[in-house]
Amino acid sequence: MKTYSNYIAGEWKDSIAGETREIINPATSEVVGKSSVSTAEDLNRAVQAASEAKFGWSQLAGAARGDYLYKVANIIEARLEEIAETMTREMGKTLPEAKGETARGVAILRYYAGEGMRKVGDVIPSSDSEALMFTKRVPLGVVGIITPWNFPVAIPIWKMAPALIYGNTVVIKPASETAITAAKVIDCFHEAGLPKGVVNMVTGSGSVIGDGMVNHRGIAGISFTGSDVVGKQIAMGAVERGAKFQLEMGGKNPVIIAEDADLDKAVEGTISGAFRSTGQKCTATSRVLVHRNIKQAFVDKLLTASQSIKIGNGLEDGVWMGPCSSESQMETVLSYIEKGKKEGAKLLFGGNRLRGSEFDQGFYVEPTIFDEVDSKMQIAQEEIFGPVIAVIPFDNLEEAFELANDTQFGLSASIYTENVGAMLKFIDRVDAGLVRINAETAGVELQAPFGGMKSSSSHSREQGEAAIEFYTSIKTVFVKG
Ligand SMILES: NC(=O)C1=CN([C@@H]2O[C@H](COP(=O)(O)OP(=O)(O)OC[C@H]3O[C@@H](n4cnc5c(N)ncnc54)[C@H](OP(=O)(O)O)[C@@H]3O)[C@@H](O)[C@H]2O)C=CC1
Ligand SMILES: CCCCCC(=O)O
Repeated sequence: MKTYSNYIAGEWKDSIAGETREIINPATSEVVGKSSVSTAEDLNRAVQAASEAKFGWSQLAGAARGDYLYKVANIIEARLEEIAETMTREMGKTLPEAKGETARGVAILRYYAGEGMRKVGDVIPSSDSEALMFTKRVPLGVVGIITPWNFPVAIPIWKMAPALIYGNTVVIKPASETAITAAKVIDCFHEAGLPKGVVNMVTGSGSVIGDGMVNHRGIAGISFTGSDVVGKQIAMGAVERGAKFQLEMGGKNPVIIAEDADLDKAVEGTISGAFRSTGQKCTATSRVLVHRNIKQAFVDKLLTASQSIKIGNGLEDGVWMGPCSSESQMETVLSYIEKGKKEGAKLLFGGNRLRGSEFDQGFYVEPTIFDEVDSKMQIAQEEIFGPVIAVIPFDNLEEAFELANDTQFGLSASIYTENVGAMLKFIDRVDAGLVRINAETAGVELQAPFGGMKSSSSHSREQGEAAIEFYTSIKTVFVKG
């Protein structure tokens, strides 16, 4: 059984305490491998290595840093099958989705490699005619990255790539559940030959290593994706010591099915948005707002489509939806299903843990659809992070927009309609960072800004050109002869 250790100053090193934890395959309960459970001293050594490397790395030309990222991209591309299979074994995502995510990581690296040759400042005319005034961007220094288990390749890379290209060095703490996938990605950085200490990984619990990063004075900025509960803790810790922080958190994303919607498109988008990755995306669809006049027709089609979803081990051909990522995540989802029943929502489809010879060893939950949900119910307000839909009827678009915004979150929102006026009103009225028309709520493109409003985000944006704002500071320079 292989133990995957920390990566510090260009070397793989076991945790000082020598403690490890087993990582379980949620489809079969088999042990995938072991990862290091690190201590604060392991973290100190990683931050020390990153601190020692930061000046040299920041002095390289952006193009030179970009060349390293191109190399990493090529190595990950060559190891795509291995990395994707590890992802499926660790957190249950189907292999085709895992391959797609890993390919997305490759594309993100290539996008930011190119950013190393783009402008990073402006010349601004001074009111003093003899002066030169311009801006330049400088790296933060050592950046701490804390990532979740649901996109264990794409999210680490969409944080690391901009951090690195803009001259920062990195200490990353991946989710404990997907530490092996993270180790394989970091091994690709190792193979690419980045200078020692530029990239470091410390695996271990969020409460020890994650919290330690937030409070570590050697870390200038923290970029986090995960639950809003943890995100708030990170924000308070960062504010306490004046560190920069960036949070991308949960969602309770609505799709509006307008009276004139193309129902087949709407059903396809709802199924994909709600049940792909077993509903474990911050952008997943969890609230389905349907015009009362077409609700029955829509729900009938939705139920028919849900019946054809093939559930199983994500490594097997033809499986469309895998297990929940862990036993505890499955228990969370099942507890919300019980809450929905107790709150009086009408269970139309699913609602059970899947049992039988092919399911008993895994953490499988049926795609679940509740109807007659009130917007104030817990299943309509709280992020479940599983394959659970809440169907809520409305009588007019004004009511639909109100319902769409009736949530603490504001990450993604969709509408299915053929009416341009309704589209334009939706774009203006919905409080969400991602607004999608006749498309599912999930689906983030690497070249565009990504992030939410309200409790979904700390209101910065990741990806695309937007990422530069977090990973650099602007200097306004004034020069006189
Ligand atoms: N918006 C999104 O993309 C995501 C949202 N979620 C939400 O979060 C819930 C739990 O999932 P989970 O992955 O556990 O999300 P968490 O927020 O618990 O964990 C995300 C990351 O933060 C770390 N962490 C945990 N506690 C702390 C802390 N006190 N200080 C610093 N870092 C910490 C975790 O470490 P460790 O691995 O050791 O726990 C992990 O690396 C899900 O049910 C879902 O609601 C989850 C994933 C992604
Ligand atoms: C952190 C959530 C990432 C969402 C990726 C997607 O919707 O494609």
